[in-house]
Amino acid sequence: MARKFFVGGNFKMNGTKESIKSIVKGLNEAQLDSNVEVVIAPPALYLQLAQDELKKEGVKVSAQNVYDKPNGAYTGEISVAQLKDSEVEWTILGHSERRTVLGETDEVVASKTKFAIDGGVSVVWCCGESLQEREAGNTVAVVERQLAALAAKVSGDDWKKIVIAYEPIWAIGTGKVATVQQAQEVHEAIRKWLKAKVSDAVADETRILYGGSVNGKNCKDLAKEKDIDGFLVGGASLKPEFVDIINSNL
Ligand SMILES: O=C(CO)COP(=O)(O)O
Repeated sequence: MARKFFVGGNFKMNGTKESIKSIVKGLNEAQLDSNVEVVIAPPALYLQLAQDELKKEGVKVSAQNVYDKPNGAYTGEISVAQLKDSEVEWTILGHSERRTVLGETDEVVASKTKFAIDGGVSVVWCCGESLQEREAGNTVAVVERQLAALAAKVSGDDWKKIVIAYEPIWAIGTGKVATVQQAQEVHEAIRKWLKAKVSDAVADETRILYGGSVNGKNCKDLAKEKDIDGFLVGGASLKPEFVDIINSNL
């Protein structure tokens, strides 16, 4: 089955009303490959603004995180129901910055993922190893451990609402992109794992994105690999070259 190419822009804790309006204007006016699904993830405070300004078919907004409780005394958190109420259909979950800086465990990320899906919000679920883990030869083991925690919580059609993003931590914001071969190897391992532990259909249909120092120059070669179905872009999603990344296959 042909998997639709997917490009996400993770703005992280960057942007102002003005800069986000300007990025969205750029996307509204750009010629984008119609075979690509695009989401942009501004800080929560600006989701509504981005949503209101977006006029481009095929481009949606995404949250960067969501909490796994329905409502209540959780100061600072946002619920899945609130995302739905604001017509936000996507959230990123398990980004390495949340795992490492904010202490989210594999189990917390999996629980949030299940909660989002049950509430009707699709998930860009992130995984990836640190430099130390890669150098110790543990890359695939780390990613498989993260996947196993996810698979313990989700099942069946839940997988249709998950896009996996492989983001090696050492490549995030460092300018040190994984080589095409390094990325493809891990993507292939993820697909094999899905085939062995979940199903042939999930392995075949789930999109696996690469993230980590993707830019307008390196995206084309990465996009050619058979198991790379798109990108999760940080820094470059704030710049005009985000359009070149969306159009990697043109
Ligand atoms: O973390 C990332 C996307 O979620 C990648 O960030 P950079 O593209 O800035 O390396």
